Amino acid sequence: MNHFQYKGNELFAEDVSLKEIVARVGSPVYVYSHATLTRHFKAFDEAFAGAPHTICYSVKANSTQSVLKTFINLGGGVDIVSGGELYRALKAGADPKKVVYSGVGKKDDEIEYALNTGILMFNVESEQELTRISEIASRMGKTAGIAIRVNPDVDPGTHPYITTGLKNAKFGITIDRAMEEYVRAKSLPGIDVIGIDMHIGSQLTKVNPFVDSIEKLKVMIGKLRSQGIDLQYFDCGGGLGIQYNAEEPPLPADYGKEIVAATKDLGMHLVFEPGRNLVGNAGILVAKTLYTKARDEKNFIMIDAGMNDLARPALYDSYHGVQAVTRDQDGMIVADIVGPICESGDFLVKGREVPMFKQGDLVAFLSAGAYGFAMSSSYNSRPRVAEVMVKGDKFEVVRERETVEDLIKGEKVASFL
Ligand SMILES: Cc1ncc(COP(=O)(O)O)c(C=O)c1O
Ligand SMILES: N[C@@H](CCCC[NH3+])C(=O)O
Repeated sequence: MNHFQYKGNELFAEDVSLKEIVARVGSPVYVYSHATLTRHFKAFDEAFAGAPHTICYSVKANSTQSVLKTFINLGGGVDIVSGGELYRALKAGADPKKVVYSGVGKKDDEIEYALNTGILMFNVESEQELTRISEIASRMGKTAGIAIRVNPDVDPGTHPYITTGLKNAKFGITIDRAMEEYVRAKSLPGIDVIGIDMHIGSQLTKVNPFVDSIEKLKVMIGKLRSQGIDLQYFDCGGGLGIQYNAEEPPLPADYGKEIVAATKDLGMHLVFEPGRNLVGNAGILVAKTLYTKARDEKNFIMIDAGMNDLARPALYDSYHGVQAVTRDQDGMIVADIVGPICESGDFLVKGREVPMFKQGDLVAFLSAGAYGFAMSSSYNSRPRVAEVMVKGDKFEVVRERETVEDLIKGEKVASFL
């Protein structure tokens, strides 16, 4: 069930009118549905009911406290890529024993923080990082659980910027080097070799690349076992795609069935790092039409959200569905929907048929829950937008909107400058 639906001519999030949210909170605003977040988490979890597993939500997709708390309360762990994400996850109540730490550029202080926290494992992405973690853990008298992120050299068939599992990508240790690194890891002080990890890309719309990568890693796991290195955790990463437009990604249940079948003989504990799949279609961005202008063949709709608020179209030319919050436009028009940023790449929609928005009309951008607010910035010194969590017929402002009015009054200035 879609929780962003029209009731009459008004668009609602669950049982709350978006018009009412904007009237109270202002625009632009990200709006999340608690029921959708919950449903997505449960669907993913149920897909692996047949296997021991932990869902470590990938914090980078949406690191808002209330989103993190929703998944943590459902039993989820987290996948982090920085000390900042670890801090946020712990603040939201994450169990350190369900934290996995990925990323090619872990810094000393971040490694120390994770060791002091007692996280489950570091997903090691280079030979030097392995040495560094060993040195730091030994100095601290701690033991670091590690998995090697193996780069399987499989094409995930997605946008090049979010392809991570091809061997020319910066991620992980190539499959031909990983064997020796496991053997070396086993001999290093302060290191407990407990797992193997992969993450081949984001917004995948087919299961095959996941299964092909798993098959490659299985060969390695077999060889490691024959050398007395027995791994407990198989971290399959994230990457399962969602429908933005016409994509037809597999349902979590279908993805689960194939992965469980591919891994069941291993007897390992599975870890998953889904981000987008859990939050993408659980959030929308609502903005207001400021002006419109027509020029020869081209129509522009200027809104109060820009590439700093939702960077995906500018970065990846990505598609976000558009809906009128109140359906009272006089038909449709082919237009660019653009923001106030001083760059021509500042568009949310390019040359698409959209409702004929007029000044003051509210525009909803769909599928904005993942990599939306999380990738926003204050470029052009634009204050950051609000975030709202809807639960049934209630909503909570989970992040206050920064406003120029506050700055003028002398409030919240320090965090802005
Ligand atoms: C290591 C790692 N894990 C998990 C994710 C989450 O990916 P997605 O949002 O596509 O599920 C990413 C981002 O692609 C990642 O880099
Ligand atoms: N930021 C990307 C996804 C990045 C995946 C992170 N590993 C997007 O919006 O599609």
